[in-house]
Amino acid sequence: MNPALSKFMLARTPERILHPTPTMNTPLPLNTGATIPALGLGTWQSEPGQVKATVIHAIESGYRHIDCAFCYQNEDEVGEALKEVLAKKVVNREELFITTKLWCTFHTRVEEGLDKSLKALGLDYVDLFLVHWPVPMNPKGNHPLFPKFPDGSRDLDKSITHVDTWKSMEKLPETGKVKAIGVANYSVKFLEELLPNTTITPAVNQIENHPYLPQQEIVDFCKGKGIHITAYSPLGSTGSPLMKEEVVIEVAKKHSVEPGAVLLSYHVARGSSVLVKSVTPARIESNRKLTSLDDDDMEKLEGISKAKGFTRFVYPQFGVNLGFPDKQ
Ligand SMILES: NC(=O)C1=CN([C@@H]2O[C@H](COP(=O)(O)OP(=O)(O)OC[C@H]3O[C@@H](n4cnc5c(N)ncnc54)[C@H](OP(=O)(O)O)[C@@H]3O)[C@@H](O)[C@H]2O)C=CC1
Ligand SMILES: O=C[C@H](O)[C@@H](O)[C@@H](O)[C@H](O)C(=O)O
Repeated sequence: MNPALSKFMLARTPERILHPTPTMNTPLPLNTGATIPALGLGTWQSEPGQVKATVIHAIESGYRHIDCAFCYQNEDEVGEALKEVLAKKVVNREELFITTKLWCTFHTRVEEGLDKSLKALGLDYVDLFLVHWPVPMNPKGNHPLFPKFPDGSRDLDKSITHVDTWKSMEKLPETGKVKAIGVANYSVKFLEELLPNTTITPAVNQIENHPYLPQQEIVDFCKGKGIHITAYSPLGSTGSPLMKEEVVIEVAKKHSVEPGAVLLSYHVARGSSVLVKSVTPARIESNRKLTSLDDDDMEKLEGISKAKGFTRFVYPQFGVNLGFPDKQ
């Protein structure tokens, strides 16, 4: 076995012992002492008009972890859904794990950004608040979320750094409005800049992750620092291209499960939680079913990017080198 693979297998052994048969709500530990449910429902690109019914259906089907963001522009509808399920006592607030994210135009107004999400969601706290991207954008530009210069490039705020943003994030837990703080889209390079300057280590790094983009260097680095990884775009984002990948279908057949179950369970086998988005009721239901993958399955899934190279589906044009090796 090659040394990189052997390191990877050693790294995921503890989780596989702890969670031999993962389920959607297997609790995975955070460095705060809390836990995060293994599977979360994503809400990016869930159209207004669909989100309320989607979130209600997901929670009624057993989902307890919902991933939101201010920039998804649908948090008010997520809030309507939460209000309804809480009123109907489908769940208690304490049983839910709600994540939201600080948008780039709010890096100089961190608590204000959080308050806007809390108001839209109708909540007095979130379980996890993430810096969405380590790139501050101009809060007074030509658009409240996506300010641009006339040439079409993003209007960045160069007066502060992502480290300054984190210092504001660190003030939030004492307000009671967040149970944990973390980051998203952080490469090892950005974490190495951030970590020496923290009083609170991020609880989570939410990153794009799937067999076309294993990001093993970030997964290993975060594991070493006690930062939990949450994987996003596990099916390859819009149109779910990974569902058609031959190796994924082969592993799914072996376990008599859907390809989706393989793509989602891959992360839990690595000790990560995973977010999957669907607005389709039947898919919301089928995506709940995780399965136990063995070393042979994991080796096959690892082999996909070794054979085909890396594909990153989500890479907004900030005009900044975010430090990801596949983008160097
Ligand atoms: N921090 C960040 O910057 C980012 C965070 N995220 C988070 O992660 C979540 C998930 O990632 P996302 O990029 O949405 O992509 P996913 O990999 O979850 O794929 C979503 C796509 O797959 C389709 N789909 C879902 N389930 C099935 C199924 N069982 N069979 C076939 N197709 C299916 C959906 O269609 P349909 O809805 O029509 O059913 C949609 O087109 C996001 O929604 C968001 O919450 C995502 C990107 C960036
Ligand atoms: O969470 C999802 C993604 O990060 C999304 O928020 C960004 O890609 C955004 O649309 C952008 O263009 O910067």
